[in-house]
Amino acid sequence: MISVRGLRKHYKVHKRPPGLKAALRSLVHRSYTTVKAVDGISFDIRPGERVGFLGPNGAGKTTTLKVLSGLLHPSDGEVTVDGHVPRLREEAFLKKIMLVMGQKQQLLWDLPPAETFELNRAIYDVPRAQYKQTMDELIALLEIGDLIGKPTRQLSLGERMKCELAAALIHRPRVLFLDEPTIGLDVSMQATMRTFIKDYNEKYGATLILTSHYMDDVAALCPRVIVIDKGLLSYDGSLDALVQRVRPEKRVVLRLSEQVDASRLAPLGGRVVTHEAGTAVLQVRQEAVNATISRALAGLPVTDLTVENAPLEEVMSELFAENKARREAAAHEAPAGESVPA
Ligand SMILES: Nc1ncnc2c1ncn2[C@@H]1O[C@H](COP(=O)(O)OP(=O)(O)OP(=O)(O)O)[C@@H](O)[C@H]1O
Repeated sequence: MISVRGLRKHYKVHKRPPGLKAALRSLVHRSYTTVKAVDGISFDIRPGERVGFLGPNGAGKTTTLKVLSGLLHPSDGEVTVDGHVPRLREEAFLKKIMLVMGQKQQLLWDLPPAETFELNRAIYDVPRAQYKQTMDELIALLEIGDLIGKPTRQLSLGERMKCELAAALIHRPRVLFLDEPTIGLDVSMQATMRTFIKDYNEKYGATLILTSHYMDDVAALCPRVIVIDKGLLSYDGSLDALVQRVRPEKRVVLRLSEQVDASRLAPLGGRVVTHEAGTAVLQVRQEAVNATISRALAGLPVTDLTVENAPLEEVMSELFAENKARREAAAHEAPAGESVPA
């Protein structure tokens, strides 16, 4: 469905020197620098897949999504989406895809969302009967019946995002690029959006690429993740396998009927991550989990016990730290004058 080969997107940016004199001089002699936002990434995505596109700030995620949706021309490489070359922006392509950006809105500010929906129906040439069926479905699922007649500017962020998503789906796109769709939403609204996105994917078999800094979104929606860092691919595979690779240790969470002295946790094995208010969290090697549990049950007033993976936030920041250390080591080893990958 989506094929990306050797994608590069480099931006040429004007270098603005500090100081008034230098700034004035630069008006005549402009110097430029190249930002390698995306620097040669390749991946394939099958129809109906839900893929998390992850990376630290400035990794190149939004740039890639903009190239995939045809808003930006690549500097190099080949990209196809359902057989279309995105940069050509063919009508058939535009009818198949949608880019939803949590930070930008397509709803018209002074008009009610209902009017934007109607406008999108006309733009995408959606047959009336299909439009009515889709609208009825979206209104019921997103519970926006009371909202769509109010001017958009009067809606809360969460209400607006639900309407944004509805506006994006009127033409039932088969490929959805979601760039931080839950940003700024409270936890219950985030959960509503996640459930809705997953239902849409399952019902219509839509292919979905999602970027988010909220790891709950990723855990709930994306069996597969692609991680990019400084414009380079750092991981492509299952989320579970990534967690296993970066943080194979487990978390044993013990709830205790009374607070116990820290010295009683030491013999359980592993590392104490937190110990407060009757709850102790231990980080334990996978093969030692059973022994730790047996010792805890035998020696402590345990009322409840769970075994969990490390939080995804920790897994990701560890992966980014590994990447950074590798880049720094490579820069250190490279002889002077030799360029090092970003
Ligand atoms: N129009 C532009 N001109 C110059 N540089 C740009 C432009 N757009 C993005 N960049 C740079 O390209 C790099 C990648 O940006 P991009 O927005 O793709 O990152 P991102 O992974 O989406 O980050 P975030 O998680 O912060 O949204 C950054 O260094 C950014 O400053």
